[in-house]
Amino acid sequence: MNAPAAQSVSPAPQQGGRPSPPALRFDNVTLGYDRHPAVHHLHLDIAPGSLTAIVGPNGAGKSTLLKAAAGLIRPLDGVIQRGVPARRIAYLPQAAALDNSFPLTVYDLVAMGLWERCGLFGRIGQRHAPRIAEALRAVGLTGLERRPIGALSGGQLQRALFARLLLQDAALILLDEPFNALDAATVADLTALIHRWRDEGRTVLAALHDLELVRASFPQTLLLARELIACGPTDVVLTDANLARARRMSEAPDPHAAPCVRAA
Ligand SMILES: Nc1ncnc2c1ncn2[C@@H]1O[C@H](COP(=O)(O)OP(=O)(O)OP(=O)(O)O)[C@@H](O)[C@H]1O
Repeated sequence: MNAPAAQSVSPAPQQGGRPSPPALRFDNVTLGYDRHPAVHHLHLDIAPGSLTAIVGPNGAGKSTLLKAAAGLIRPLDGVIQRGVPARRIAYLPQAAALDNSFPLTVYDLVAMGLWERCGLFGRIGQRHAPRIAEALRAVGLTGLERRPIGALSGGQLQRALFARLLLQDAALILLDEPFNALDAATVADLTALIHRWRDEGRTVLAALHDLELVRASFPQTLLLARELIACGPTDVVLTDANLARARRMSEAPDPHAAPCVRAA
């Protein structure tokens, strides 16, 4: 039997008459932990320059997919192809996964976005100060440069992390629930930054729970429930039928929950 064709979240843009290669390709990819699959048999292309929401019930595999895209976990089966080098991929984990007790100021945290370009042992000095100041201004944190990150509110910390992303100059940006527990003003400001990245031709994938926000601000959607339910234009994907199917899939016992033999 032939493998199913990869589904695309948006048509591939043309490059001199030829379609450009996907920013990410999942070729029959199964992901999981300790050989127990969490997401099965993904066939998926993410077009360069696309802005895609990943939605699905709790435990659907959204974070797992993002971690795999970032190269933090390896597929149990199948192949992930990345159209951009690892150094141009930025990954922002869920806020709960971040340790903000580290003794770091807002300025230092944001300046870390320049490490890739300066090299780990390169000096981030006065000549970089205007760019760091500009990133802080863009997220509305001017004046908080010297504050320890442990003394920031959740929304301020997320703004600082977005400022760090601004300096990273990533071609592929992976955001895991970036708006969790943030107020409407912060969500609106950070959504505007995400749109700016899209306008600059960067590829953005974000795991989100707020379907209203997804409908308003994310042109493409990938609906997961331990497997791919649908992907494509948001209004085509987020139908009552697809959402009901995703709920059923997440409530049903997982027939594939045994160790993945093929991955052994
Ligand atoms: N480190 C881990 N070790 C073992 N199992 C894990 C690990 N992380 C996630 N899982 C399991 O993988 C499955 C998918 O989890 P994942 O966190 O990717 O889902 P999610 O869609 O991001 O969920 P949520 O919306 O609750 O954040 C779940 O069954 C989860 O329990």
